[in-house]
Amino acid sequence: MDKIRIVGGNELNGVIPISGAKNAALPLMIASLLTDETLTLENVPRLADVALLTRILTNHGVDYSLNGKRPGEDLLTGQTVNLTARSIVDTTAPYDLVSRMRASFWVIGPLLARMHQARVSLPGGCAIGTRPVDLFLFGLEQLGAKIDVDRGYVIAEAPGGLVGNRVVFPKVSVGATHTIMMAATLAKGETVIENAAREPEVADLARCLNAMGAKISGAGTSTITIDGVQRLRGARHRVVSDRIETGTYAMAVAMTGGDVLLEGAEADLLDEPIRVLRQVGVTIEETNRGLRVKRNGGGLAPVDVETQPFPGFPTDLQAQFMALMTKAKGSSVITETIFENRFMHVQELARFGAHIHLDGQKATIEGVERLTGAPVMATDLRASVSLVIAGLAAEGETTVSRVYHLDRGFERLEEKISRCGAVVERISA
Ligand SMILES: CC(=O)N[C@H]1[C@@H](OP(=O)(O)OP(=O)(O)OC[C@H]2O[C@@H](n3ccc(=O)[nH]c3=O)[C@H](O)[C@@H]2O)O[C@H](CO)[C@@H](O)[C@@H]1O
Ligand SMILES: C=C(OP(=O)(O)O)C(=O)O
Repeated sequence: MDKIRIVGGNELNGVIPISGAKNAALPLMIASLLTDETLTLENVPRLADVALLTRILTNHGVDYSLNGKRPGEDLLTGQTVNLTARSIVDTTAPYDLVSRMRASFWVIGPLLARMHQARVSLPGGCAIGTRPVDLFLFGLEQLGAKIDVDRGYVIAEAPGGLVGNRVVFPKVSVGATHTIMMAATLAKGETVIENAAREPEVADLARCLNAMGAKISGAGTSTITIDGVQRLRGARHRVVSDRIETGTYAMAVAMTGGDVLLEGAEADLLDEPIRVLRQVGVTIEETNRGLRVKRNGGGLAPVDVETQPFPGFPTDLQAQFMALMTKAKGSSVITETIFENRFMHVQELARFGAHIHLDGQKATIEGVERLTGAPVMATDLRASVSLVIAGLAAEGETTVSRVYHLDRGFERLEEKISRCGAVVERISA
């Protein structure tokens, strides 16, 4: 298993190109199941999750091709992917693939909408909580599906097709919103989703579905209305930039000091993290090329944060922010409200000399003067990058093992940060 070795202490200076968002690319790729024409997606990040989803979609009958790079195009920019589901050859999504990634469960929406049946393994994904699928099943049932769960598989049928309805989610779920929105595009009549997730990736999916001929309004707000259509067509769509990658590198610069342009980053996707980072003492400027993040000397102020669905502070930046707060001048409290088991980085951050006290869903961090490098182990995707951030600011050498977690969601991380002065290398096992 690969490791990442970091020698900490260098500032970050330069340009980091921001990739397309993993959490947008995955549902967008899944949307290709809704049409027999080609969906072309630009700016798709090269990630392990994207590769795994490609295998899952291929299994359903999707043809997949990559467009070549144009001359002069930066190696770090995303790929253009063509997905064509001329016919669906298999409506089963098997355990060995779906158990490795939560988002793959979302194929249930398009399969049911187009084929009126689906058999999908219960999902896996980052071990950050129990992550049930009750809201998905509730939403699909509201659209007229009959659902059974048998030996680890969800078996869903709607022999006469799905029928639009009002779906009032008792809790906000990104994945359930994506899934019901996709399913409703081909349902008969109107669907109204209430208490929908407002994440930018939901709005991005709706933009793409509308380009494919769907009739969706309100995506990005908590009420989404979908007028079902008979068929969807092919389209071309560019994946929105990754706000979590943006926030992660902003926190890395905050931690090490320096001056970095996050090229292609979109400020309006992360108002709350930017507000928090400014309170911490980081300078963030919007430019026509992206976000410029600077910290030249000066201490880090402690700031309390509570994770919330969008537009609140994202749970996917919680671990990275905790790494940053380990060096703040004073004490801060981070409350995790989305996932019940998303503090696995705490014991690893302690290996750097961080002082963190956990009490249920609250972590109190007493900032320390210095962190020292250590061997640490990644436990999940965002936890792993929090260890990289700590390693960049720690004195001496850090090795992060189990970096396959990192490869799920960060495109060419070592290249991006080493171009800005970090001493970092991948050690292949
Ligand atoms: C691929 C992707 O986009 N992943 C993101 C997505 O995950 P994901 O879509 O899995 O997260 P959800 O928004 O569904 O989860 C939010 C909360 O709802 C709960 N829940 C969800 C579904 C359900 O049927 N029942 C239920 O109780 C979950 O356990 C969790 O406590 O949104 C999360 C919250 O912003 C992010 O951390 C993930 O990075
Ligand atoms: C939790 C995440 O991913 P997933 O939902 O695929 O497990 C994440 O992107 O931080």
